[in-house]
Amino acid sequence: MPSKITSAMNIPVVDFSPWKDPQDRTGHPQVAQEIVDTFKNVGFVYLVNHSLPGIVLDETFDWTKCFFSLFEEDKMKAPHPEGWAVYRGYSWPGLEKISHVSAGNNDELLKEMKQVPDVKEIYDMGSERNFHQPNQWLPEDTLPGFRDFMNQFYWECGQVADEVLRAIAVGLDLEDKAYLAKKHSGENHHQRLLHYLPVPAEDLEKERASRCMAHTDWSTLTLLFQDDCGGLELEDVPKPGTFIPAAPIKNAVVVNARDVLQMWSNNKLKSTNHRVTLLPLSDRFDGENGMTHERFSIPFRASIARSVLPARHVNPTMSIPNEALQKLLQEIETQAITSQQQLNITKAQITAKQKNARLLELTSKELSTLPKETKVYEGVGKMFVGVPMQAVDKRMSSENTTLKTDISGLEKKLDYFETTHTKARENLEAILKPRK
Ligand SMILES: O=C(O)CCC(=O)C(=O)O
Ligand SMILES: [Fe+2]
Repeated sequence: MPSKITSAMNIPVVDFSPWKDPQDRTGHPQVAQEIVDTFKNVGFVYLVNHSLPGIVLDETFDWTKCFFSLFEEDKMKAPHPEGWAVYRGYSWPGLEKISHVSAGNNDELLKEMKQVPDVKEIYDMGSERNFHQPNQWLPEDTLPGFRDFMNQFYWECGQVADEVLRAIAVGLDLEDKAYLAKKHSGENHHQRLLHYLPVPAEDLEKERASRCMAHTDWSTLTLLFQDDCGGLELEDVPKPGTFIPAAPIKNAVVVNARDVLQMWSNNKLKSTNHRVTLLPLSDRFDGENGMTHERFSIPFRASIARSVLPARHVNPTMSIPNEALQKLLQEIETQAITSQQQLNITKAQITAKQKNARLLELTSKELSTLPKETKVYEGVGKMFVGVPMQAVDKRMSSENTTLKTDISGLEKKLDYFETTHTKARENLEAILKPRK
């Protein structure tokens, strides 16, 4: 039965309080069913009354704001280490996208993606006991207390993720109710602090800058805490290409199923495409320059234990050692994310060029109805200059040919990115899907 309470746009809101009491399980099955139902239909759910009190969430946002308000040179005391498959330390605006693309050594694409910079800065951390990806901390005196607080928050989020995983197992009626939770040691999760910078709203509208392009998440679950700015949107499962807002609800955590959970559930649970964009509201920006509000969010990404993969889920014909497998997985994941971003950029480029071509065709049609000697004018800077109609016609026809060639080239590129993306996802599936 679908959850009765829903957010403004029909993303169910589930009261998670029965799962906070391990002694009394009477309320568990209903909540578990509600979560699984919404993961099947929407892929996202808001959980309220989870075990993280509002006061702790407020404090976490305060620390996040303190971190990002440090001077650049201070934030750079905990820099993101070199390498594209690393999720630790401080990434300055634009670094993440650029480092993803560099991994592919694709200079042309790098140039294109740099034209649409990501306007966010990031701080990534994980477990202190994860020696494969050591945390990058600021010196304690730069922001005293930050490290302790964030470490504690990490484990508290891990606890909520554990409870949700147990609820999903109950909702799916798995024989072992701890089956999913046991695949997570807690050491491999990833906690991210995000600061979306204020930018001219027009840059986002005209796609000269992006906050976070449409994507699905890797691994099993994301717990997302967002401030009151808004902008998160998810794809409407029955209407691909249409996005609905996941508006902020004070103290709720937005939980979504990720790719591995979708694979493990044989596609029953949906890993839904989502993005962060400009709010479609009149108050979406401030001041004379139409600057967007800054936005803070904190995604906690629950990830499977390193030991889970080779032991249980690897195709037996692939005798790849653990380390190499982890690296391979990260490479394929990066390829999947990058090709998805490339796909989105190419689609936007095709749409823009098609719009221009249509405009030229309409203008040309209009001109053809006028007598040949009609005077026509073209804009040059702030002036209008009279030009012979044949010259305008010739220019438009040549522009149209160029546009058609560009569109055909872009369509080929789109096809290539689509194939790369599908292949990357198939490879991930081949490695991670449990054998029958
Ligand atoms: O900032 C947000 O609200 C979403 C971020 C996100 O989707 C991600 O980090 O995977
Ligand atoms: Fe995401």
